Amino acid sequence: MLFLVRMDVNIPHDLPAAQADEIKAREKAYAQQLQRDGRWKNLWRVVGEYANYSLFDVESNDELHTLLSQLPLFPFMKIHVTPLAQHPSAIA
Ligand SMILES: O=C(O)C[C@H]1C=CC(=O)O1
Repeated sequence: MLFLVRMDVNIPHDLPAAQADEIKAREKAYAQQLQRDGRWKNLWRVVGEYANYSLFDVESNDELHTLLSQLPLFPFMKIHVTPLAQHPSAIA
């Protein structure tokens, strides 16, 4: 099942920089692990924003929820999920 996910990150200004850096490092490692195993298929930065659009390929809504809620930045994100279906005019 394919899902388009937008993540907007908002780290509080009063979070110590070292703590923010540690969370971002764990986030990067987790994101790259999921990209390597094929579930996080694409990851794009939104120009000019601390946000991304991502394409996930997972087995279920529950799997996606588990995966997203384990993101180290999850407490600091607004996440919007769009489930995708086949378009009848698509050739690929
Ligand atoms: O930077 C972001 O968009 C947030 C998050 C998503 C992947 C990652 O490494 O950090």
